[in-house]
Amino acid sequence: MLFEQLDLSVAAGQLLQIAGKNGAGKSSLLRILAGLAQPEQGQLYFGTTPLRQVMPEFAANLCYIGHQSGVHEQLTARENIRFWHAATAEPQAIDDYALLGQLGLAGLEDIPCRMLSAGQQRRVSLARLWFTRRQLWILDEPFTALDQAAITMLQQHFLLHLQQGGAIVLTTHQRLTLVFEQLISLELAYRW
Ligand SMILES: Nc1ncnc2c1ncn2[C@@H]1O[C@H](COP(=O)(O)OP(=O)(O)OP(=O)(O)O)[C@@H](O)[C@H]1O
Repeated sequence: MLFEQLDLSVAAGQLLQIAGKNGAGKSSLLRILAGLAQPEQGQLYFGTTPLRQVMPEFAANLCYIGHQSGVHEQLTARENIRFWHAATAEPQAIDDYALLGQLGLAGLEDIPCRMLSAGQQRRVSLARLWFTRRQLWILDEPFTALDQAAITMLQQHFLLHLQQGGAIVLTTHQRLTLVFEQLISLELAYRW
């Protein structure tokens, strides 16, 4: 048993931060919240409807980034971004060079991602947060491998998303350094 009797909700404008030791069950809980795994017991709702009844609508509103970056290493940063953009049918056109420049990847747009550092690959992975219109972001350790400047930039982007009516669920081993007014903190106990 990783956790039991969890009763929580995340509304527009709120950030839910899940903390806990290695193995406490953070990623498992995120996968359940994203609809990728089933809890042994309990029910998830999207709005007032059980999640399993509205899975397509939920999936269309969800941007899930797991703790592996999801970057295809043989593709370039631009190719990865274009793939996600097409695969998620984002309505908004993107200027991929401008976006990658904003993320500190100018000059690295057209080389295979296997030649990028871990932090640079993480920046490529997170680039989709800059063009997605999806409201609910579920992010497993998004700060991993990022330097302090990138961590701050990402948190600023979180604030913008929350101000625009988005919601975020994330795990992190780090303290958030910016002020999130609608922050919900959940600490999972390690049970072994
Ligand atoms: N697919 C799986 N099958 C069986 N057990 C699993 C599976 N995935 C995770 N576990 C177990 O569930 C527990 C919680 O794992 P989980 O990845 O959710 O932890 P976590 O809190 O995210 O850890 P970390 O901080 O190290 O990322 C661990 O003991 C792990 O061995």
